[in-house]
Amino acid sequence: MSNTQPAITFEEIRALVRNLPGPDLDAGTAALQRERQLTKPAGALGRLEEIAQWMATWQGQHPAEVRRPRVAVFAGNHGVAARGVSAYPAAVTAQMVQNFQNGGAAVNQLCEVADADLRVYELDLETPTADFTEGPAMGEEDCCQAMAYGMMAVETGVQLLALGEMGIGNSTAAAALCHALFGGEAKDWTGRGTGVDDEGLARKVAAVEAGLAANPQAKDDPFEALRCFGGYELAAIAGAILAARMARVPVLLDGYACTAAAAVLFKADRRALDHCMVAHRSVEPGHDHLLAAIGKEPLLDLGMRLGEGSGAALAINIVKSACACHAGMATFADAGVSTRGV
Ligand SMILES: Cc1cc2ncn([C@H]3O[C@H](COP(=O)(O)O)[C@@H](O)[C@H]3O)c2cc1C
Ligand SMILES: O=C(O)c1cccnc1
Repeated sequence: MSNTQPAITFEEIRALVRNLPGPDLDAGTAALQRERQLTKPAGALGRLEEIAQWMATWQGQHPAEVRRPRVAVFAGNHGVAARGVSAYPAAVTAQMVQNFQNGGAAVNQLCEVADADLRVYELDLETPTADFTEGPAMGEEDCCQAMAYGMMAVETGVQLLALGEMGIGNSTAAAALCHALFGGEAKDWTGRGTGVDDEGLARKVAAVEAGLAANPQAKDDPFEALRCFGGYELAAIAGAILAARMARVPVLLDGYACTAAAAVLFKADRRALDHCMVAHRSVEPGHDHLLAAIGKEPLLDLGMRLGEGSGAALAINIVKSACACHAGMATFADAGVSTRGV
């Protein structure tokens, strides 16, 4: 991606993962205690209650605040796209970035509704990664540079970070990444992405199989898997998730490609995604397997398969609603409502 000295190395990233800040149990307990006093039958707000507690636990403050949510969309191009694995040409990545900048994409509208600050980060779109069916997609320096770039999305004041990606061919990269991280068969992780036909799907499965054969070492180490298969935008997402953890910013993950990038950190340490929720279940079939592998239940299931952070942006509304109920509702004592009889 560039010839300059990387801002971070794999060794430093591994050290960060070994020393992740844990949950703020005091803030979480304060949320639990307040939740019990709010004017509703116990548990009646379902997962909204869990979300309010999770937000306090990972922001390290009670009550949690969501006045300044950010949606960060990372864009990168993939060498493997030349193998006919997407229904759309690679030029669409840059064209969609332009569309994001002009306010014309789905994610723009969803950010508007959620009152979220949308930032789009382009990662050298002129220079795709190498075709991973022939060897590693990235060198270690480029992978680290992309992770460091992703870390920049976590700026002071951001209270919730929703992550997304744009990169034609990246559902194939995500499939190879998941296959390396979690095993199984290439076909379990490979879906139609932007809508390839049966022949396109067969080309995708073949590319994933060839990728695993060309990069056998990827199975042994999650960061090596990221370097071998991930695009720059997927590496940036992994970096953003790590930086968010350090800065006590809870994270919403989008669909398949975004969750696949996050799964690299999960494989490095099972607690690494405790500050993340998966916003929605993508139609892409590999997402279901991935959610099972990382033990996460998505917030929404709306038949979406877009990417570009759309599901994550949409779920900001849910998190805001959960926090508004938690902070704003009256307690039984304040409102003079009788507590449970039997
Ligand atoms: C117009 C358009 C807008 C998009 N927004 C997100 N994606 C999504 O599609 C891509 C992944 O699918 P595949 O692996 O099949 O290329 C990613 O860029 C993803 O974010 C889009 C795709 C298109 C065509
Ligand atoms: O789930 C996703 O993120 C996804 C699915 C299809 C195409 N692009 C993204």
